[in-house]
Amino acid sequence: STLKQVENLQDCPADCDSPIYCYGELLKTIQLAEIHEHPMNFVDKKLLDTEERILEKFQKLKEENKLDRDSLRAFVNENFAEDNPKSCTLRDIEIGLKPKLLDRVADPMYKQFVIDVQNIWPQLAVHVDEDAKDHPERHSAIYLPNCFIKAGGFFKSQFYWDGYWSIKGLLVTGMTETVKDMLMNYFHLIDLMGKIPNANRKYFSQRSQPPFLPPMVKKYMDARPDDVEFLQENLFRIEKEFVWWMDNRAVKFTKDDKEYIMYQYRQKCCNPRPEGYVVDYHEGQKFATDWQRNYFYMQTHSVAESGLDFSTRQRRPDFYEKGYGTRMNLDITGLVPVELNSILAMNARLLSEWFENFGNLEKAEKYRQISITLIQYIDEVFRIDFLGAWFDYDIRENTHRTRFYPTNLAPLYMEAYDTSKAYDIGKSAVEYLKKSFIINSDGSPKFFGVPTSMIKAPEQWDFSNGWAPMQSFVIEGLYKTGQEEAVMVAKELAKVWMKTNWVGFQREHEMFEKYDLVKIGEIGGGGTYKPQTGFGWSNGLVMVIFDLFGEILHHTDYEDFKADITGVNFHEDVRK
Ligand SMILES: OC[C@H]1O[C@H](O[C@H]2O[C@H](CO)[C@@H](O)[C@H](O)[C@H]2O)[C@H](O)[C@@H](O)[C@@H]1O
Repeated sequence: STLKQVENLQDCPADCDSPIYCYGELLKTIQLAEIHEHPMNFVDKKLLDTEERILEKFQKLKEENKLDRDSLRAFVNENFAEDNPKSCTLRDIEIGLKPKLLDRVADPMYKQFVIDVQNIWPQLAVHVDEDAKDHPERHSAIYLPNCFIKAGGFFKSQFYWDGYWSIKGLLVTGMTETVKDMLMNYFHLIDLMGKIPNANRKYFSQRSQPPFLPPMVKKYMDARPDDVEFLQENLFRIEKEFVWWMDNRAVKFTKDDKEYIMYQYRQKCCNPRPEGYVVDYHEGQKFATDWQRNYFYMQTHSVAESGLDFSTRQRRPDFYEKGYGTRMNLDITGLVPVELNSILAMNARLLSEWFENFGNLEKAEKYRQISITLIQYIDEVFRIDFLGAWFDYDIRENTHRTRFYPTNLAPLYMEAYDTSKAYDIGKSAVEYLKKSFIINSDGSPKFFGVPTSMIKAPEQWDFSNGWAPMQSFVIEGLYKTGQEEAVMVAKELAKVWMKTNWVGFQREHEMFEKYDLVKIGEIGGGGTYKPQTGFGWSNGLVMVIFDLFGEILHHTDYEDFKADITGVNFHEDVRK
């Protein structure tokens, strides 16, 4: 079966072919010496000498037995340097705010917030150093031809799925040139690598992220319907990326005697993640056999591809009933995730529409069928009607994973269901949020947004963190159904999310990558790195929410609101 092929870890490529950035003795020694605050700080550096000479010098260091931290630090300082991208002037930043948006935002304090967030974009606008174009062998950054919005904080690259929410936000204020630049960068990566990697870094060569390219292009085309040539010229690239997912991430399984082919996050790799080396290595050492260790490495890579690194969502079901386990129980390749299949169904639908517009009826029909089939499978495999949501399918245990994650409502956002039933589906989604303790019986929120899970685990994609993409799935997804109560809940969730973003910004003058949803205006925590500020997708979603609901949002909303966890049914770890 496909699962067996996945688990065959004989043919297990490194993250890239660089013996400095992706595998080998030097990488291992430097990373395990922990001379950097985070392993990403090392693999983001550039080389000051040729790869060959650096490897020779390292060999000498080894022979002289100079592998102590001070000698290694000196070695790094002599041979590597920071490789910060250059700041860049966005071509359309001067167009300023579309007055339309400011008019729509009723509250004066929030009008100022829109301006403040708009003013952050130039600080996040960067360009890869030209030297990476002339001497790619000396950089881990993959050269991109245009300016882009970096993810934020110490994430200095153009990330794949982060870019989607930045782009949505940029388009709200009419920054179509910046968006076009970013799209061209993604196209450049497709030409170079046949797919879009996690971000433009060599160590991400074998890994992607949730594939939001087609909806990014769709948003751009909605804003620039006159630029048909752009779509026409690049449609084959969008298709190529889609085919990459079909060819490389398919998984075959059986449910109720029917065979399915659906898609999962998966990167085969038998090394620690270069940018997450320390955690991966030490946890990997706890396994008894090479196979188990390699399997664990495959899981950490695959989880990073899902963008939700890390969460209890990806842990093995033998701990499922008993508790949430540890990172050692990761088993993302044993599940078929709801949101990925929904994204792909949406992407196939967009491809079909575009091919039809350009008169390629054969391909239009092909992608229409792919989309229809996937939507049918999403219903048959993931949907549990009486629970009102869709659930990841565990192909090892042949069962659903029924805990709460916002991705359980992702098909609403991607419209990956029979939209003629939008009314009932919207209604059942609201009931699901009530039963899951996300909202109260009157539809008001319990927290400052939708928590990433209801498990108080020490991971960053768990309770009590809230992330922009997850808010977007739920808020925009409910709103799209048009069902009255779903729309009302979407608005209330938008109010609390905006409020906590605003309070945090008033205090810190920063936007956060994630928020702690039980404490107003607080940054989230947990996981494997220090919480970052900046931050592309949070900025983007603020703009999107103002665009949707600007008239009804006020900085005084939920003034005395306190997240109330009394009576909340957390999925506790009973092993503790
Ligand atoms: O180094 C740890 C991980 O960092 C990234 O993941 C997190 O930040 C990304 C940028 O904002 C975001 O796209 C992702 O969803 C976050 O979990 C990186 O993408 C991972 O590959 C890496 O392991």
